[in-house]
Amino acid sequence: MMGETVNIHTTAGKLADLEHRLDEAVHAGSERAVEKQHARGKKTARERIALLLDEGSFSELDEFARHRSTSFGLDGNRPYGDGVVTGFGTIDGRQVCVFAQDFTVFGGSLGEVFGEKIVKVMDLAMKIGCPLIGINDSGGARIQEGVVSLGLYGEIFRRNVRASGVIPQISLIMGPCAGGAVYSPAVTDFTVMVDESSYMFITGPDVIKTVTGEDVSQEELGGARTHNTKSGNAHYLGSDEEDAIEWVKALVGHLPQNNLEDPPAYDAPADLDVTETDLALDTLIPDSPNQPYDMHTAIEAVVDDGDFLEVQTLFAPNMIVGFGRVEGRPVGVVANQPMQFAGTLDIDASEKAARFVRTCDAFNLPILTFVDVPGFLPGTDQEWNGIIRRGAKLIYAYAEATVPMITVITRKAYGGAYDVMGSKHLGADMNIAWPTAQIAVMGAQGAVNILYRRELAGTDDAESRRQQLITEYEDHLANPYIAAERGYIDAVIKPSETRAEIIRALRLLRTKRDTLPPKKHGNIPL
Ligand SMILES: CCCC(=O)SCCNC(=O)CCNC(=O)[C@H](O)C(C)(C)COP(=O)(O)OP(=O)(O)OC[C@H]1O[C@@H](n2cnc3c(N)ncnc32)[C@H](O)[C@@H]1OP(=O)(O)O
Repeated sequence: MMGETVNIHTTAGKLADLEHRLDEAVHAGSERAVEKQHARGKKTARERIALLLDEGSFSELDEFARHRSTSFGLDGNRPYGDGVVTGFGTIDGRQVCVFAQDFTVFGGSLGEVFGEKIVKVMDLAMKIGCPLIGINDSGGARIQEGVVSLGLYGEIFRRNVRASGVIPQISLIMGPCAGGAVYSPAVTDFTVMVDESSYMFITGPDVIKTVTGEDVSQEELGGARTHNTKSGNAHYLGSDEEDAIEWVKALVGHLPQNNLEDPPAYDAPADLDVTETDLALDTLIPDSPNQPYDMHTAIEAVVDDGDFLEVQTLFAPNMIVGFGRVEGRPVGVVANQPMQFAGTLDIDASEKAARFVRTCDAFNLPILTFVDVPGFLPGTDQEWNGIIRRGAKLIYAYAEATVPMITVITRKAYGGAYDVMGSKHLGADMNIAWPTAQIAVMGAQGAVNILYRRELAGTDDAESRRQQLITEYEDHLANPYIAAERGYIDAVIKPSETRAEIIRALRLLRTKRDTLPPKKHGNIPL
């Protein structure tokens, strides 16, 4: 219709022509495809970007880019945008770059031009130093474009790796993400999935059935819940798309624009007087060492307004990681959770914490560590699956971190796990213990059984002698004072003083300077 009424040899006509083209670009996906998308509880690429960014802040790039392929009849269908919307805008006034794959156009499949658009916006994010948020909803490599699609995926992976530790990279999975395509999100810092409408896997249920005979549904194999609970590939389970996007916005609010900047802070000087919430910590630790308590209570007493943005809540719950603010400045928190497996360190907990410590270190966030750890989880499963190699990642992460690090030992800090969990020996700056801390090679029970096995075996009243020895051990070794005598612990404080002590330490450490010896890169046990 436009062609009939508009004369493109006039300025007014050229403007109308532009309007027409823009409209075509915005409606690149067919009505049927958009309806199908909505019927599945999914939004379109543009709707998602509109939710993510500040209203009116989005500037689109390459809206008129389209593929050049002639294979399999593609030349008869050349929609503007080529199935991906890219550009930049702001979240809470801070610049971000974004791409959103559009499932309503070629199933969001990635061809040459689609890939080039993503590469271009990635390069832009790197050049200016701002977070990159990728919204994934795609049938993967565009089959008609063959190896060219694979080449572009490779270009994206390389850029993901080069950008790692330079700009925050966040992936939202809001539909299919299968095959090699999963490796871009996997390299990014955070992956957020939506319950029951997103999935990720290398090979799908049909291939698995053919190769291994296993029967597994798409959801069970690679749905959001699976990756949030079992594999640890995802960092947040969005109940729906809005929830997932809100979480990403909150996350961005804790991260700097890039590795050379500080995280976004606002001025909120704290009152150091002891509050009711502080006082509650004085009764947090049960008298019995075997009784659990919720470490969230300690964390929430320290972070501003008790606001704690937990990451990977459902994966390895024996380890808590997440973000908060202290005096308006973002911090990362790592903590054992005595409510889950008594807070033991296992493979999943170690890797979860190690990754998080490295994320904080890369992006200049001080790390607060809360320790109540009875040791490593015993078992053949752990040993054969590599707790030695994989647990070592946590040591590595702490030992190479140069950001301010403050560690609070609330109760148990036994054996190697004492060393691992942000000890002074690995480089923490300020190590604090509560009087309830038990810093020792192991718990009293285990120690007495080993040290006095022979004596106890030859004693008539073994049980009362065992109790006597346990009490002696607890009195002499299971406390924070031996470590404090040596300066491994800088201060033993009442739990109610924790918030004030951490605030003072963070103020002190604002000017901390620490560097690693020059090297190409370390060799973290992967
Ligand atoms: C390094 C990366 C390597 C890789 O990506 S390997 C993975 C290659 N991709 C695949 O094997 C997945 C192929 N697609 C599918 O299995 C399904 O389309 C998928 C993703 C499960 C979605 O299923 P449905 O929701 O039922 O949607 P649908 O099949 O009707 O697809 C919607 C429209 O999108 C098209 N499409 C989907 N995946 C495509 C692709 N890879 N290349 C080209 N076109 C693709 C599909 O043909 C359909 O088009 P139309 O609407 O019928 O015109």
